[in-house]
Amino acid sequence: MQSLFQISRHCRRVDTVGKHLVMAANNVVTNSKTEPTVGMIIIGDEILKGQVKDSNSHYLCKRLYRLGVRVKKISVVTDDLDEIANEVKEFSAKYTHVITSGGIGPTHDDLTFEGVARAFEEPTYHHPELVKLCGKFFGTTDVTSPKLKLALVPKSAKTNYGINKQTGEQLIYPLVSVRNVYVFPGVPPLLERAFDSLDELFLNPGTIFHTKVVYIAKDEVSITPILNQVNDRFKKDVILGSYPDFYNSYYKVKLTLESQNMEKLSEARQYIEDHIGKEQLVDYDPHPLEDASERIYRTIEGSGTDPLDIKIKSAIRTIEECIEKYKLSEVCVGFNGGKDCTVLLHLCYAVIKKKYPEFNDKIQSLYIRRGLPFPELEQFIEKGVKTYNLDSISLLGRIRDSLGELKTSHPHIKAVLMGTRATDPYSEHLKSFSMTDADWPQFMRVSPILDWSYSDVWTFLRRFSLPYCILYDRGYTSLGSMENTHPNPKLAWRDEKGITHYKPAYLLEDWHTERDGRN
Ligand SMILES: Cc1cc2nc3c(=O)[nH]c(=O)nc-3n(C[C@H](O)[C@H](O)[C@H](O)COP(=O)(O)OP(=O)(O)OC[C@H]3O[C@@H](n4cnc5c(N)ncnc54)[C@H](O)[C@@H]3O)c2cc1C
Ligand SMILES: NC(=O)C1=CN([C@@H]2O[C@H](COP(=O)(O)OP(=O)(O)OC[C@H]3O[C@@H](n4cnc5c(N)ncnc54)[C@H](O)[C@@H]3O)[C@@H](O)[C@H]2O)C=CC1
Ligand SMILES: [Co+2]
Ligand SMILES: [K+]
Ligand SMILES: [Mg+2]
Repeated sequence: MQSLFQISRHCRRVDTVGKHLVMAANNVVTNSKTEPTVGMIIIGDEILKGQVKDSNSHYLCKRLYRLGVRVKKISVVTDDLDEIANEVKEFSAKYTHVITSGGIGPTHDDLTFEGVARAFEEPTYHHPELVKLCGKFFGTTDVTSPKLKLALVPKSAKTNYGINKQTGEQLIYPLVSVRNVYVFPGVPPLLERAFDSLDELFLNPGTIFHTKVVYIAKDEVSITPILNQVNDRFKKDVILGSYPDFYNSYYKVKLTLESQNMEKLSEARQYIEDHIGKEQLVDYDPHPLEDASERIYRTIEGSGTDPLDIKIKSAIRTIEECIEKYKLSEVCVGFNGGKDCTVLLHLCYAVIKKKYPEFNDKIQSLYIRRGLPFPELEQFIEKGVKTYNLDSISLLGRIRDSLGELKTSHPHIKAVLMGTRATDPYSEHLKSFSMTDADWPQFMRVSPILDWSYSDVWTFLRRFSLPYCILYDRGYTSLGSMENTHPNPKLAWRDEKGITHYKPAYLLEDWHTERDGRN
């Protein structure tokens, strides 16, 4: 693994960077491997008062991780001279690189340069290069003007000119560093641009952190003994992270394995599978929308005989026919948070992405709010609107009246895609395309999944790791309003203390009892 010293040879680009790295290397705390480490100091009262959410440390940690540099500590300090000086002094001795964010502006509360100077017990002075730049930006080089505060930096400060990776040209404003302390502005876009233009300062070639993620269906407590064994056995090479998630419908624990040594990583992964049990490993896709179209169309390309693939194919055809017949602006998706329209929405998303790849407008959705909806259901509708970037139309009251309102508020809408299934009440006679009844406001009802069974819906949702309303994991199998819906008795079971629990909806055996939880 090259030391920081050797890296400097590679970045010939701006000799100050090269020189700088040599300097930084000289400061490297001679720990065994001179593995670069970073201590981050986020400076700003506004952060500690909760007025501004610190996004800088998150950005920097993500980027540094990708550069193979380990961030050891983040601290947030107030705009106070001593706080800054003490933290900088301590971090500079402890880590090979220190990054500060914030407090380098012109205002009275921007104290970072003074703080750094105090940390290293050196004076500040107006750096000639920065004075010249202030002259350019603010039209004055008069050092008594408050604007020249930007140029008032510690005596031994270095200026590092980054390169804009897109355009290849050098940035006008330099990043100021003092010994191994890199002083960034707090304004996120400025910090991010400065970092991206100089990330070779932190580069740690030959070190890539390989990661594997394993999703486990069992709860964390029950697998802890095995995790301890894995850790004891592999900790020299592999860092094991365990992250329980109490609200995910697919897994209970997300394990991350991280190592610079690929075979150790695979060995640890195999060990987990062998000791926790293959059936406990969940095939989960954390980003089901990312390649939704390709994945859905791939399932229907093959002449698969899988009955659900055939139903997916016919649902896709119906949606394609709908958006051929109608313009997208004339169509909306009836999305009331139920399991059926969750399937429908994903299918519509996949088809629209496929047919209109450049479409980045919003798909229209309709939610008619009636009775006493479960809060969890409405939260899920919210989440769906965000996830699928929907233009949601919310109406209140009886469906028929609301559809009348829709006629006036959105006269261009002619068709509503619905997740109706033939087993829904009064739906056995419906076709994929059927106008609303004569005494209803006239819309074309498009029902792509009419012929799907209860289990088709669940198989589809779980095959594509689609989020769904959390109530379905608590024994509800069909969702109406609160006063007439309760968990399905067919899913009830008692534990040894006689307490009743409910299995999740996808485990319901007898689908005809789907609406048993509704009176
Ligand atoms: C657009 C539309 C047109 C209708 N036309 C008629 C009609 O002509 N004649 C008639 O007798 N009944 C009509 N209905 C009422 C329908 O038959 C059901 O009674 C009602 O949709 C509730 O069905 P469900 O309880 O099975 O719920 P679901 O199974 O959830 O309803 C099936 C699908 O309808 C859509 N949907 C249902 N309720 C809502 C809602 N509140 N907001 C948004 N979308 C929703 C969803 O896409 C859902 O997947 C219509 C309903 C809708 C939404
Ligand atoms: N272009 C550049 O690189 C430089 C610009 N400046 C000038 O100085 C001023 C900014 O100096 P700063 O050090 O940024 O002042 P600052 O510390 O007061 O931060 C300015 C604002 O950035 C936001 N911010 C700060 N820390 C944050 C964090 N951790 N996460 C998310 N948001 C955060 C807050 O809204 C804060 O009010 C600007 O006027 C800028 O033009 C100064 C030096 C360098
Ligand atoms: Co400020
Ligand atoms: K994906
Ligand atoms: Mg500040």
